[in-house]
Amino acid sequence: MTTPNLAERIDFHGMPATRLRAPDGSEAIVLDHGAHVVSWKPRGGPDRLYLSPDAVFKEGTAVRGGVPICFPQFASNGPLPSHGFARKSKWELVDARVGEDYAMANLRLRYSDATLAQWQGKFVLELAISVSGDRLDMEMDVLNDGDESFSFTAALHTYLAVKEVEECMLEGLRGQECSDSLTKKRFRESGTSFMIDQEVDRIYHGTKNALLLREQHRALAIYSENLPDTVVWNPWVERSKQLQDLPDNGFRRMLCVEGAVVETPIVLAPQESWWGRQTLMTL
Ligand SMILES: O=P(O)(O)OC[C@H]1O[C@@H](O)[C@H](O)[C@@H](O)[C@@H]1O
Repeated sequence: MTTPNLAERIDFHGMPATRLRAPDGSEAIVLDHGAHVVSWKPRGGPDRLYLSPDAVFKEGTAVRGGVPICFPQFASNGPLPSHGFARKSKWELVDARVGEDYAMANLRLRYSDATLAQWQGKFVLELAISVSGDRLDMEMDVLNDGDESFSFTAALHTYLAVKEVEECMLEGLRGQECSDSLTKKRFRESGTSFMIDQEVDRIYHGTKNALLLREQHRALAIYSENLPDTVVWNPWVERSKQLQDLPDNGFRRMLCVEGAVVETPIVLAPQESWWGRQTLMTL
């Protein structure tokens, strides 16, 4: 395949990847492995995605940081290994382009004997990523290309880079139903802003608002379309120690705010399709 005038094929920690550079200077790097976005630098700014310095770049392994794609199962909500197989699979780069004010790539993962051995869905999963100015857009598309229905859960498991997690505030969740995966309790969020000062693993349901991640000198807006659940995750001190691919203090530099579909799985009849998008924008 050709990648006209633009997006460069690179080696990223020993893995084939595409570096997208928009004419305005914003850029992103996406691995073929997992269609994993490992870097996003808005125009003139530092990387806004966290990538663990201890991340493992190896076939069949999930990369810690960036934007893992959880499909066809979110977390351990089913029989598959945590977050499904898409993040550990090799995808195909089908398109990479630079336009007047954007750069974009499209990657595809299609069912195979290997996926059918784990899960019966005859799916075609695509990720479209686009960078432009202050903005990153990531859209997952799923098509049922078989002759039987299937259902799935999914997420864009975004690791946002923060300077100090205890000093950030996440706004926009007030009034939302929340399932706390640690306490197993369900409640309605009453705070206007959420500060992270302990392990957090929550799923907010029916998220409609844009969210705002505020830090001392900067802010990031997070929008989701067609991804009704928002997962907020930070492993904090003890859990971090159990994660071999995250340094002990790595939790201080990250906060996962994930656009997800968890509570009500998507059901696709033959030839039906679904999409979900997360957009990040620096303010
Ligand atoms: O270690 P993994 O499989 O990448 O998962 C990390 C975390 O991902 C989050 O999305 C889940 O809510 C957490 O429960 C989970 O621990």
